[in-house]
Amino acid sequence: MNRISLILLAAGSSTRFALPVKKQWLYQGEIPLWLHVARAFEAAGDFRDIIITGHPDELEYMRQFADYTFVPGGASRQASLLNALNQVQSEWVLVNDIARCCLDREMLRRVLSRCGEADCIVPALPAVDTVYEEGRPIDREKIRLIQTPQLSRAALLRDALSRDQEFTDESSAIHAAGGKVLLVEGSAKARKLTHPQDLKHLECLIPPAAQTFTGFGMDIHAFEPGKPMVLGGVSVDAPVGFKAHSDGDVAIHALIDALLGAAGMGDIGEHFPDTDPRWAGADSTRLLQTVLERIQGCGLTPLHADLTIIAQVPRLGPYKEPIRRKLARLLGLSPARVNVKATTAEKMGFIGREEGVAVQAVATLGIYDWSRKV
Ligand SMILES: C[C@@](CO)(OP(=O)(O)O)[C@H](O)COP(=O)(O)OP(=O)(O)OC[C@H]1O[C@@H](n2ccc(N)nc2=O)[C@H](O)[C@@H]1O
Repeated sequence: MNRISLILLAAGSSTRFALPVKKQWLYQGEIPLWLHVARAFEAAGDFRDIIITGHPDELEYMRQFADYTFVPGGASRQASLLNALNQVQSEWVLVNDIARCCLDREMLRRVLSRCGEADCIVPALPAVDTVYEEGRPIDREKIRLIQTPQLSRAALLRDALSRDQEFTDESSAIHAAGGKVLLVEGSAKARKLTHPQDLKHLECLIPPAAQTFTGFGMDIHAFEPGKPMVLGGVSVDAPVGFKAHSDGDVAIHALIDALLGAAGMGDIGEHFPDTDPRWAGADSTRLLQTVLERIQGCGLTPLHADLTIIAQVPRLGPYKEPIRRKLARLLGLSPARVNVKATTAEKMGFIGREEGVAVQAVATLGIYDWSRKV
């Protein structure tokens, strides 16, 4: 078996999945689906190495979960597969889409046991419905529905995919390159997860754990005369704004760091470098929305936030409620789950000298419960 490498394709954008979370980030218990599938294959076979493709923006995050080889996905499944194939040293490669998330070990054994008998070993199912082609019924006995995982001769697959033709799977590429394709019995368990309604048919899936994660964020900004002040997405009547690359909304920056902290996704400066001209004068509510999309895309969801604004000036009493409601709306939460506090520094230190403002934030995330959508 050690002459076989495993590639798992997990870089899809889930455009047809129509949930805030991407398919590969649906949680199975306490772990994301891509990790659940990788562990299932790892337990079922002795692979020379396991290579996983992921969205470029998610690779560093995926590496926090496991020590597999992660490679950036490309603009198409084929581009992602070629990126992964460049890491393959073995003679054979088994390729599985994470979307085929329920591993049938019997089917896997049928595929692996025929290694060497052809250039590509493919699980396939007979068509059970009547089949039409361009408006005319055809003999369904001649039809086979292809599945993954597929076992291919790595060098031939690399060559077949390097042509300027797009293929939807390995077997069609190898067939086009003149290679021999062998079909073996597939499995109804290896159904592909494409739409949310597919979830109820995938019996191997388990609901996400009721786990929560808490993060802490802090940000500080000096005052800058002649700039409008924005705090928590709300305009504040003050003679100064904040010295910053963006709009300087120190409350939202602290909240972003708390959310990133709870998700384990680093800090705001890594996501929006203050040297990047794209964020010059940026509306920080847009930065917050981008971070929320990344967090929700990876299977987590905001549950609560609590901010403390430490400012000698301006008086923030009239703004706490508008800020609370603005942040609740941005987070998609009830205002009861977002709290905003303000305190002075009792005229001590840089805050007491009215040089600037600091904000501390705590945020709690839960795991998106996709099972309630089934
Ligand atoms: C929002 C943005 C974008 O416009 O800039 P501002 O508008 O606040 O200026 C930035 O994301 C605001 O990032 P923030 O993290 O607050 O800025 P800094 O304190 O300067 O840190 C920038 C980066 O340097 C790193 N850093 C910071 C301090 C330190 N001793 N060593 C570091 O390596 C941090 O990890 C961070 O990723």
